[in-house]
Amino acid sequence: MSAYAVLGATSWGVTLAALLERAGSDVILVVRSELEAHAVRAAGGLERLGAGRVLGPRVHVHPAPLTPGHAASLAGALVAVPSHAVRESVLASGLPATVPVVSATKGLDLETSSRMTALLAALGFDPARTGALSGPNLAHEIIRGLPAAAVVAVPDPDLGLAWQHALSHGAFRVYASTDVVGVELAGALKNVIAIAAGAAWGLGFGANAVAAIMTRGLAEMTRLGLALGAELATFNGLAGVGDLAATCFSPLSRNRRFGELLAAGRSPPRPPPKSAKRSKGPAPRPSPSAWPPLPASSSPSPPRSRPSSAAPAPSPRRCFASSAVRSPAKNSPPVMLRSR
Ligand SMILES: NC(=O)C1=CN([C@@H]2O[C@H](COP(=O)(O)OP(=O)(O)OC[C@H]3O[C@@H](n4cnc5c(N)ncnc54)[C@H](OP(=O)(O)O)[C@@H]3O)[C@@H](O)[C@H]2O)C=CC1
Ligand SMILES: O=C(CO)COP(=O)(O)O
Repeated sequence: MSAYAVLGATSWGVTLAALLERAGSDVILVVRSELEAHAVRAAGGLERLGAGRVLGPRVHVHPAPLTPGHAASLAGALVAVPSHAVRESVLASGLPATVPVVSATKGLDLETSSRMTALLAALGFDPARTGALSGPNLAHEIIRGLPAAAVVAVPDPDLGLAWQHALSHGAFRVYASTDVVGVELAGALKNVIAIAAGAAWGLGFGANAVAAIMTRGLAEMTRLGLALGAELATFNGLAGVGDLAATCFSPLSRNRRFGELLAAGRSPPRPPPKSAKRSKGPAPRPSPSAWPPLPASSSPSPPRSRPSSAAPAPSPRRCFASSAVRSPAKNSPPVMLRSR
């Protein structure tokens, strides 16, 4: 019987494995080690999802690499690891390049700035059978069965239909598209806007400012997407404005939280010093999820006291506001702010 592989025991990977199983498929959840496999099996999922046992008997948790038997039985594979780990995880997985693969990762390759499907193509996967899944999809909500919708984009429409059927279940509705570039770029670019929105929330700017950031951000994302070959409709849909809204407004979004913490004057955790001994593979990256949780109120921290002789430092609130709405320099020509 054919099965689907999911790469990564991440929040999204475990959620996708659960969705595929609920929709009637066998699933092989490919994890990094036997230790990780043991932990996921014991928890029936991921502790940090906080949803209890979500994986049933048809999800087989397996450390990489896949066995030849597993690899031969696959109808498709979903990649759900952070973008910096995609290359390494796919190579370690033993996934045959003949398998249709869909990237559920939202981000670009750190080294090459490539989209994830371009990275997969460089690893030998057939671009015609390689796609992207995106949309307003906070894993913590979906794993609890709350209603949500996503888009799966694959160049081959029949394959898109197959993915749509494989993933749709209950209150999770999947739409099909062929705009791989747009779906993928929208999912990566909205993270940048969500960080800015988080900063605005953290500085107490209110919903008007966040709506302005989202609207102007969407216009910018769209222009970049169109220049790179994406379709306009994608940015007006679930993968574009839909995901942007979920990420900028939901307190569950790590990107939004990253912005809130920046506004509170916090710095991202630093990677370990180069001299520190580490196992092979790329250096670990500080990510928003590595930051400590926000206090109950996400208001900015009070100004630190300074020696009275020093000039007062501009507050983050002031700097952010002035760079966001800076008026043109005196001698520069007037700027036409067109309505969008
Ligand atoms: N969470 C969500 O709601 C959604 C996430 N996504 C996307 O899914 C991808 C994964 O995000 P998310 O599920 O939130 O991740 P999580 O924050 O839940 O997990 C990331 C962490 O998982 C661990 N990890 C487990 N397996 C792997 C692996 N194979 N390679 C590298 N790290 C691994 C790493 O931590 P350690 O090394 O410490 O164990 C890593 O820092 C991202 O691209 C994200 O944009 C897309 C839609 C929704
Ligand atoms: O992509 C997401 C929701 O659609 C998850 O957002 P974060 O990565 O900001 O948590």
